[in-house]
Amino acid sequence: MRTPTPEPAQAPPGRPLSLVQRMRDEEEDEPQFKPLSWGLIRRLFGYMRVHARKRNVLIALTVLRAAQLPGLVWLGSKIIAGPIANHQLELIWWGVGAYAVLAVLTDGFFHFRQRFALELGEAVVNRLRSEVFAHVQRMPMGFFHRMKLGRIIGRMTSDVETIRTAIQDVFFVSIVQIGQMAFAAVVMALTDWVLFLVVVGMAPVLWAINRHFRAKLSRNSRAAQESFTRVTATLAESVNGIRVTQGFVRQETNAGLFRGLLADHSKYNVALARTSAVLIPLLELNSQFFVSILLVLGGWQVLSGGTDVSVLIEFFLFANQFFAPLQVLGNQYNQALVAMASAERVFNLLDTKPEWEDAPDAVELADPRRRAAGGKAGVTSMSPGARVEFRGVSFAYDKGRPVLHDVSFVAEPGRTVALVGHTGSGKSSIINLAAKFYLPTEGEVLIDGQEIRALTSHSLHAQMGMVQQQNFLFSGTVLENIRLGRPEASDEEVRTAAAKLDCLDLLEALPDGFHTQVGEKGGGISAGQRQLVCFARALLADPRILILDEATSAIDALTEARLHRALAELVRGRTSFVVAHRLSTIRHADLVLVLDGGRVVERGTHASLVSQNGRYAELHRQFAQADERVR
Ligand SMILES: Nc1ncnc2c1ncn2[C@@H]1O[C@H](COP(=O)(O)OP(=O)(O)OP(=O)(O)O)[C@@H](O)[C@H]1O
Repeated sequence: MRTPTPEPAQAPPGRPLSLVQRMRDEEEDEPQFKPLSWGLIRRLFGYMRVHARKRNVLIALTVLRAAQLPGLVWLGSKIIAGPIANHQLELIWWGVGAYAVLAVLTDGFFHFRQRFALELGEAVVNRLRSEVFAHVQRMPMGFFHRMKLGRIIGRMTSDVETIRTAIQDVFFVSIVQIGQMAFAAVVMALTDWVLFLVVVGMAPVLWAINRHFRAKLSRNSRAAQESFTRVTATLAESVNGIRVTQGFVRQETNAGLFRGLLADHSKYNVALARTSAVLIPLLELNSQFFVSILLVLGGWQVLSGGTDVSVLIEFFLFANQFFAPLQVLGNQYNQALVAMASAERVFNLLDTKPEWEDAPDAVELADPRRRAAGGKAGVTSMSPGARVEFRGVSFAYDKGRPVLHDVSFVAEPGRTVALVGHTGSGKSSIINLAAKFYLPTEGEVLIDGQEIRALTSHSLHAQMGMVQQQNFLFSGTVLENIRLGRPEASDEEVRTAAAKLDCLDLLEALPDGFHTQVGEKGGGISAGQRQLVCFARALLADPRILILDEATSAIDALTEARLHRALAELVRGRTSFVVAHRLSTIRHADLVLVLDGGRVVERGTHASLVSQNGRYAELHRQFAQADERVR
């Protein structure tokens, strides 16, 4: 039977597959199986150490169960061979009574084994996920540039789930099964060693068939899982991009792509079902074939008087106990190999060292306001901005491809620096360096005279506020989103911040006022309102350095005027970097840096730059035209 191999996804003309194709590309170079590795197993077991008591009880229960199951069979066979074969009614009752007690105990232990294994697996998975999340959150921006989102999600979801299965099932189930097989083997060898050798001879054949098909099933199952991830990812992408889809009348094209992905998914599911449909009957046929051989051999021994029928029955029962675990163990072994590959990936992610970290002797960036307030937690109302200096800074995201060249400037405390330039000129890169999201390749960035490398990122970010162009809002209320700037702020302080920005009335006028829910990307409120929420968030945080990527989207003149007033209030007293898209902002900046190809080509105030009639004057004309169009 042919197993469909993943084919390259085809994007319909005019529509890049983007996320879907990227996910597929990423999936393909990851190995699905890895040999058992003692190091990985030990590390996984290390995660159970905090639950050592539960783990030990679980191991004890597992060993007990490994003895109980064959014990039940042994007792059953003894009842048949003894009291039943000899017509001893009273002994039959006693035997059955003992059997019932053992059965209840077996299943009682089974309940706890099952429960503890699930709880232990959950605890390990929970810890692994939090560790991965915390680790990823600590990584510098360069990491996210290299590590694709799909991979991080894959580690957290399918890889961790595979590890869960391994912890909950593979180890404990295998102990029970191996115990069952060993017990059965000993009893069979003692009962009839000739028949036992026949059974042992059959085992490798069953094992080989099982392994072959299980590996195939596993590959199909992974392909089905991945194709389903592509289906859900495409669905998410389509819903997110619905405006673009409808705006460009791409509904039919996208529906065609989606049908293709569904067909792909179905194909793997069918392959999975077909492999299963071959394996199960094949295993059954094999068992029946072996039973036939045993019947012939055993029957001949009984007829020739070499053995008793009750012994033959006992042997058959144990042969079954010996064969049944083979299938289960084959499956568990397969899962163990898949889990090894997953564990290796998850641990590789956890072991990824950031390409840079704060120096061990990095110091906190001092906040003069705290000094003025006598070191108390609360800050005074004064907001002296920080002094930010770039000295001969060059920078490359990727080695050998510099995007900033020898950038030098000083942003004096409380001043506003506007960064202007065409797209790709390096505005955001300057901001990324000022925020210590990246480190310069050459030169120095100084905050209050201290090299940024010598400062802790945490203390720097605590004194820095950011308003992004996308105005990202988390799911929750407007109030919660504003409070993100200072979680301990009271409702009144949030309202005061909004009032200071002169937007209290606008936010109160929302359907539920400050308690209006804003969904993913702040859906449900307008672009202007979103920006005001972000301004209020930044104001509440009361940063000394403010970074603002001005929204490019067109906003009506009235909102524009209010935003402008709010912005003027927000930047007051703070050292501000504004990626400026509006003339009104640039006009009020103390220093305008004109960027081109990663270099500062002109600098000065708006007025002085206009009079130079150079690059800025040209940009200014474009800005003025854009502003005109908005009005
Ligand atoms: N994460 C990244 N990895 C690699 N190159 C990047 C990355 N981010 C930006 N660049 C490149 O760096 C250069 C400067 O980009 P930057 O984002 O600083 O420009 P910008 O002036 O802010 O542009 P825009 O106005 O479009 O936001 C561009 O050539 C861009 O392609």
